[in-house]
Amino acid sequence: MKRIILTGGGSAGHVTPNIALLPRLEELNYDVHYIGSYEGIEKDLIESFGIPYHGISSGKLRRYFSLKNFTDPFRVLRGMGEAKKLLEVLKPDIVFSKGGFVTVPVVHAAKRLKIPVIIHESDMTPGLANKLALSAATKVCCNFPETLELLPKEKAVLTGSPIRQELLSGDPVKARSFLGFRSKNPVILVAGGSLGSVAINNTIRAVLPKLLENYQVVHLCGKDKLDPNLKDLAGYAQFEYLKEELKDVFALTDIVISRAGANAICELLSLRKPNLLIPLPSKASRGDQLLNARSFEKQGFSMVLEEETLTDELLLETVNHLYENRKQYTDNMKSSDQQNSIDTIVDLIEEITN
Ligand SMILES: CC(=O)N[C@H]1[C@@H](OP(=O)(O)OP(=O)(O)OC[C@H]2O[C@@H](n3ccc(=O)[nH]c3=O)[C@H](O)[C@@H]2O)O[C@H](CO)[C@@H](O)[C@@H]1O
Repeated sequence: MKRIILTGGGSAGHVTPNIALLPRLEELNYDVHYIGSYEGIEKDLIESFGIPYHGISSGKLRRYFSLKNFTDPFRVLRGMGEAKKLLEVLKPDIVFSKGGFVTVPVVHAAKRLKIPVIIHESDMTPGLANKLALSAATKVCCNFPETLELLPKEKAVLTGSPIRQELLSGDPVKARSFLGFRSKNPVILVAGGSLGSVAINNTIRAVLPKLLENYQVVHLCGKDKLDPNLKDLAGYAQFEYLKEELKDVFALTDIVISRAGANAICELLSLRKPNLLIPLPSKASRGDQLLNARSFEKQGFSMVLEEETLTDELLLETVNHLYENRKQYTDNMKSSDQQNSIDTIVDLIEEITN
């Protein structure tokens, strides 16, 4: 039996693609283990799958001042020791890394122990963790054709992003009863990225009375971002994060308002959900969501509004326009040649471990 270690964490975008690979890896009888941080979102998301989870110490890349920036180097050093020890004991045939800071010590320890490593980059330009991991990687998978040029030729493979297949088989009737939605009004799903977005939450809540005149709204608002004043509002349901219920909610959803995280938008494309993207501004990130959003807009899959120029009126107008023209967007998405990423990646894993 071949053993694989999956790693990735920090935000759900670095974990859900690993989850998407699980059914196929289990079909092929892989013994799957996971390495993540002691308390990151990955621990919570992975534990319900019954896979052995191994925690290591991890730092975090902060774009703001924090005292933790001074203690993090020690945590990273400890993480390196822990990762090496784990790999020596587990002796995996391969490591698959979805990125995020916690993966850096894991892939470097693997290289030292001559264990092959595949890393996957979801965004158009490689994130810092993956840049640091590049030299240790046997192969680097990417999601956008544009990324190929930024990677070493002999390592780069265009695979797309693995999408959890169960998302495609939700039940709208279950969602309606779970959400307590009674009217026949169309449903808008609002998702501010896996950690939520204060800017999107505030904007949506400001226009909520107007939105609820014509729509019902499911709001994924992120940890600690529920608004208790809106708890009993008819036609509005808010959640910090949805796990297994997400597929049913997607099945009931007519249109989506979302951040432009790479996995989120690839899921919307697979599900053919007309969507309005409000990308994370470049001042708060390295600007990849803007690139993601503009690429999807150009292909006719998405409408895009930028956070800096967003007003209540513009949001309402755009939502109505999107809903009225939803068929056009769905048709455009049907003609996309999004590939079967799970098979491509698992074939690569098989090729390297055989
Ligand atoms: C703030 C930030 O740095 N964002 C980055 C982060 O986003 P983030 O972690 O938000 O990642 P994505 O938007 O790519 O993916 C979010 C994932 O969480 C899932 N989900 C979300 C909410 C929920 O309630 N339930 C649920 O299952 C989505 O279905 C999706 O699979 O990683 C992405 C992939 O590298 C980047 O493109 C984003 O720029």
